Amino acid sequence: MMSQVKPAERKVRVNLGDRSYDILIGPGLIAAAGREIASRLKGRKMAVITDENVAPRYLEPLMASLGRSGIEAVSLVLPAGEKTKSFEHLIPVCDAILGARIERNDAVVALGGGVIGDLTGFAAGIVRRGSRFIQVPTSLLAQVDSSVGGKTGINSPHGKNLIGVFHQPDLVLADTDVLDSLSPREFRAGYAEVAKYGLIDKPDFFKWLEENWQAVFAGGAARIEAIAVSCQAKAEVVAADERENGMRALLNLGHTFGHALEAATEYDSSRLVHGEGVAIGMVLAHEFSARMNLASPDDARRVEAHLKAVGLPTRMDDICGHLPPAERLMEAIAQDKKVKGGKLTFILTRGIGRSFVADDVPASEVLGFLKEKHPQ
Ligand SMILES: NC(=O)c1ccc[n+]([C@@H]2O[C@H](COP(=O)([O-])OP(=O)(O)OC[C@H]3O[C@@H](n4cnc5c(N)ncnc54)[C@H](O)[C@@H]3O)[C@@H](O)[C@H]2O)c1
Ligand SMILES: O=C(O)C(=O)C[C@@H](O)[C@H](O)[C@H](O)COP(=O)(O)O
Ligand SMILES: [Zn+2]
Repeated sequence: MMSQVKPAERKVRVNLGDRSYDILIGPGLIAAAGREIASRLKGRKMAVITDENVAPRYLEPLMASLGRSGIEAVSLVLPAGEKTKSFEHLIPVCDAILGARIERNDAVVALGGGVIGDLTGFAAGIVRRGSRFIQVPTSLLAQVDSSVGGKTGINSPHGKNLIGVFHQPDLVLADTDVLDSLSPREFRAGYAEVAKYGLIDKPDFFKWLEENWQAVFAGGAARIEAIAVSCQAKAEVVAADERENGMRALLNLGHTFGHALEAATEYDSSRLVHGEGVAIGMVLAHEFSARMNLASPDDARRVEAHLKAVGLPTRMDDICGHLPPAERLMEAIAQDKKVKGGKLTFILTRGIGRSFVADDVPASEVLGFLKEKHPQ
């Protein structure tokens, strides 16, 4: 049952000058979507893009809410899963937007997890060279991370998110009621990105999560608090470095390893989803930092213990099926967007909540480390 329309419990502002926007967080926001959108945007036509798991639950309530506010909307339902972030599925999204004659001042709405958000945001960024875009994130991962900050795109066989644009949303509506229908596995995957904010530069938040994670998983006030802290953390980084010229790269903690593992498993969501790759990647980043004598091995053990406690995979051995050799993982790492002049950039750490951007990390060290950690 959807909650009754009521004011959002929390509001986080992303300060980007004339492209600033609100993130509203709380129960009942799908039912209130029409009102929230109509009060901010002039356009009265929208294309809603969603996936086959989300549509049966939340598409009709969203369309009804838009209709109540005089917004005429069409919808497109795509297959669920990481493979949908592809050129193949970008085409029907662009066609749906153009076919409905959505003008620049109307809007494209992403209703779903990070896959739908990234794909739809990319389409919104390129159709008519940029259309208005609203995120209605329905997974924990999308509510705490992917719906905020304007990174949009699709995957390539060469690597994750290699094709895309920066295109900020005009509004993010994170309806926390919808998280109740998320599978436990997907909730855990999103939690990895929540823990990431603690590990980057909020040691007290990480400690709070170690003590309160059961309450976050149970729902209610602790969950809303974790989402709001995460959105606030991301909003501050994005406002300071929108296009990742510097400190935004910190949000990539665990991702260089994680993205290589996603590419290595061919974006097969049954084997590995993004948040799981990030969990394994964050443990690897802490272990690699210890190997480079930057941090204590105790910190890596603490990170792994917490992620394991919530049920996340923490080692390459936890991925089912065959993994390509370490040399192949290095090929994906060499395609990482943070590479500069052929040199690898990693997010390393001096301890819990003390992450930093390390340029010029020797590839030979990374390869040696991956060979040690590789299960085969
Ligand atoms: N743009 C960014 O800044 C950013 C940040 C982090 C991750 N990402 C990207 O986000 C993607 C991962 O996002 P994700 O974890 O949300 O995956 P996802 O979009 O595949 O959603 C996970 C699964 O949950 C289902 N689902 C979503 N909401 C549901 C709900 N309320 N009830 C029931 N089922 C629901 C989906 O159908 C899907 O099967 C990756 O492609 C990753 O690269 C992008
Ligand atoms: O917003 C960011 O910046 C991030 O790095 C957030 C990450 O969680 C996210 O997975 C992002 O898509 C990775 O960015 P990429 O540039 O490495 O593709
Ligand atoms: Zn991520």
